[in-house]
Amino acid sequence: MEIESLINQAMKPEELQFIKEYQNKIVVVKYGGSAMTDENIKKNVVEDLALLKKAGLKPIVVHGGGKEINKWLSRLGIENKFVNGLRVTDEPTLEIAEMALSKLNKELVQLMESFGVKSVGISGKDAGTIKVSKRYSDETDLGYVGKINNVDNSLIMMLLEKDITPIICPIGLDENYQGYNINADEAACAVATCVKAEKLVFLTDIEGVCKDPKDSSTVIPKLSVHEAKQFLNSGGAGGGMLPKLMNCIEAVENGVSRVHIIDGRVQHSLLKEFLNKKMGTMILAKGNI
Ligand SMILES: Nc1ncnc2c1ncn2[C@@H]1O[C@H](COP(=O)(O)OP(=O)(O)O)[C@@H](O)[C@H]1O
Ligand SMILES: CC(=O)N[C@@H](CCC(=O)OP(=O)(O)O)C(=O)O
Repeated sequence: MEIESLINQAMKPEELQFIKEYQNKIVVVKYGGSAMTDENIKKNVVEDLALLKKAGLKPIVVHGGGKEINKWLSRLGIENKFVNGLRVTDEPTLEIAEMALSKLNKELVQLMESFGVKSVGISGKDAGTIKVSKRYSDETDLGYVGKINNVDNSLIMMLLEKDITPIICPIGLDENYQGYNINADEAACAVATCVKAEKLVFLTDIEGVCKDPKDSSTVIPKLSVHEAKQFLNSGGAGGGMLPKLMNCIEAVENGVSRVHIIDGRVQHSLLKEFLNKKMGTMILAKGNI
């Protein structure tokens, strides 16, 4: 069935046969900032999310916004500095990051509402959803970068029960109620683990995990946790793929059985993934291969 006809049938969820396997199941979608820079792509992704909801799934969105934060920091003449894919976050950077992420958060809510899906945008601060402590690194003081200690899923579950889609941005609080910047991949994995998600999908700006990120034909369709660790140890992943893959491994090890990294720039890639069209890279526990 053509994706277009699925979209035309958006108001008839019973006809979305392919997705039935996931009906009433919680799925977490991490929407990365790298696939958020184009307004048409953004609209397309949110349309897919709305369709999944209308098809009877319970999506939770955790979003990033690294590129948007970069843009605002550059405008203000503040340097963008990353260590192993994590942003060095001093006080002014935290302020800008929270502003940029909150703006994106409400834009996603607005789009979801425009597709007829009730949604609520929160950060990890709301109802103490994401609790962190300062993340230490051997190389540099990362500043206000949080390491997630706990996800309290009560607000998320309450929203799902009320048929409302939670849209979460990666800012959390420590035990002294200080705000922290969190890598969005880490937030997505922690949320997926905590709500026992059926599936976790990362939407990014590359075809999947690639042997050579400059050559899309080198995308690796499947990685066991063991292979993913080997790939990381061999230095195969850089930039934002480094924390993404590390967090995917952790999510699989913590019981999320299906984790996918797919290209959010491809029209309806999210929907296609749920239609079993074998997109991007799948990370599996060894036993599942
Ligand atoms: N081996 C690799 N495979 C795929 N992407 C890689 C790899 N190594 C580095 N990358 C980089 O990681 C980027 C994706 O991470 P990131 O920009 O943080 O995305 P997002 O904003 O979606 O989290 C890709 O655009 C690519 O440049
Ligand atoms: C600590 C840290 O690095 N936080 C990230 C939060 C946003 C994010 O992760 O966005 P993407 O998913 O688009 O990369 C940052 O400041 O860029």
